[in-house]
Amino acid sequence: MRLNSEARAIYKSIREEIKKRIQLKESLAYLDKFEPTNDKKEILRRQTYFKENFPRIVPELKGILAKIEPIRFKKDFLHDRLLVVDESELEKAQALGVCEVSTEPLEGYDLTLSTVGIGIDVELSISEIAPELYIMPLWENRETLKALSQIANLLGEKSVAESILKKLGELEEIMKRRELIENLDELIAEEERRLNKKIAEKLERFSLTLTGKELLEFLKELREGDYGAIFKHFSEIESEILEEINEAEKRLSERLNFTVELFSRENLYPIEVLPESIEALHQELERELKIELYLKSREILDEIKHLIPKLREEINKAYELEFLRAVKEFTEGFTFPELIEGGITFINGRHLFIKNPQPVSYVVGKAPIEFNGVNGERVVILTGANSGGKTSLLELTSQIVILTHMGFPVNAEKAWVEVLDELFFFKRKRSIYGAGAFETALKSFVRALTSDGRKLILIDEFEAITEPGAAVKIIAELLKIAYEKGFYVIIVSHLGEDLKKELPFARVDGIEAQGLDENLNLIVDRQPKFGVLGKSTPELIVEKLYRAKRGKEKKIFERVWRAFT
Ligand SMILES: Nc1ncnc2c1ncn2[C@@H]1O[C@H](COP(=O)(O)OP(=O)(O)OP(=O)(O)O)[C@@H](O)[C@H]1O
Repeated sequence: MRLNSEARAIYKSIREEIKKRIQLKESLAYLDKFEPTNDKKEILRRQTYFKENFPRIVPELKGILAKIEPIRFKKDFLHDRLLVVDESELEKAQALGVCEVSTEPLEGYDLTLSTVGIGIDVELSISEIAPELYIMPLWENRETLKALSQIANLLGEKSVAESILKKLGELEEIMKRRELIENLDELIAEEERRLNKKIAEKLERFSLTLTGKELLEFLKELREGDYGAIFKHFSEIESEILEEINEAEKRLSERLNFTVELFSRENLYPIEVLPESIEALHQELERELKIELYLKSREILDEIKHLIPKLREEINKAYELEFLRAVKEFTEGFTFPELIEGGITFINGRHLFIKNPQPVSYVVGKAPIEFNGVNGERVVILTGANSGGKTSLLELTSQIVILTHMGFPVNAEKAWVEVLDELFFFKRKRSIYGAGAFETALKSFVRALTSDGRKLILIDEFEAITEPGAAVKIIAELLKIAYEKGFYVIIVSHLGEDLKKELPFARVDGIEAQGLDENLNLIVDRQPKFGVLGKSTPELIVEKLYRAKRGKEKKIFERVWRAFT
């Protein structure tokens, strides 16, 4: 379906409204598949798609879908491992591009894998040599896996995410240790602080025990040269401190699942661990962890690898579901239009961008139901009060027509729409006047009339850019051509009376200000009256002033007002 630039702007604003509701950026691409089309079958296909899928969208899905994140399996070069292969396999192994390859063992790698028995046995495949490339993205995206499994539960379906999550559970312990190792410095520092505090307490107690009577005893022993007794005091405290050190190391060993010997037995207070010792321990632990992680990943991958294609499918389905959910949210209370021949009709249409709009019903062409004053006119002149809602009605009509051609439900209680090839919307441009604007508008109007096809042409106050007298002649002639070509036209004009004389085939509708409320404000009925020229507002303004004023002024306003009646 072709849209001129202003109709396209309305289409874009509709897209923006839907986009705003889409929580996952991967779901946005689905919107591109719903460009307005003039292919009736395609519109019907889209309608069926939405009708079939909307019932699956339950409110709980919103929060769960928001948690989905893409799981990306990226090829990476792992510098921690060496793959030793036979000369004949060298090229193939290097082509995998996941780690260093050699025909003989080399120093400096945490892991040595091999197809020739020099290290951990592997086959030449990425999943055997670098299973972590699959397992780590899955592990890091457990929230997404959980969400997928919850979605499947809500929809009464089965998800492979559940089985994958279950297997990944086996990594839990290794991952906890990995976290500990990452925080090794802090862990040791904490143990060091605790140890020093304990030792300080002991030393303090020790010095206290030497005061008073025991101090005299100690001096006596010293005098008598009883060194054995003196050393006994010291060795007691020393063994207590050594005991504390042993316990601290035991605690660390248990937490890290690795025998730790870190604290010096020579300088007992304050205890200080050398950074080099921590670094050496760190390296050793990491090396061990890498091997464990590799072996576990390989084992898990072996069991879940066949589920990964299905998982990808499920993630794509979730993106699609999010798109559907956003569309359903946007079109809450909308209805699927019926595709008919002969016109465009809607009942209680609600403008998308007006807050709490008054619903409006409208017809151009043949209406499938009875409307007073409507006789299948394809050309309609919309007249009426200033700020009555004429422009808004053209916008509303565009919104309904565009949504129909997107295959979406429309913002009305009921709608019957003919499938069109083109939609033209000529907006009044308040800011540009003069010959230039007139020429441009005239050219694009004529362009809309030249080609054939099924068209709806919406024009907002064309006369505003030229003199009313000339405007009647120009508009009348152009509308005759539109009529002859079988196009649908709604034109907003204040020249309804004059145009009607020229165009017997056209209908004139009016949006009327119904009068003044108790505060003398205009009451506007946004619903146009079919076949009735809109009462214009100036006379109501005169009436308002006549009623509001007093004395001599009132008399003058009364006289002016009577001129209308
Ligand atoms: N159906 C509606 N329900 C509630 N408010 C509406 C409706 N239609 C229009 N309005 C409000 O009325 C005001 C005027 O609307 P609009 O510009 O469409 O009127 P208009 O008849 O084209 O005016 P003008 O003759 O000055 O161009 C806008 O603020 C709009 O939000």
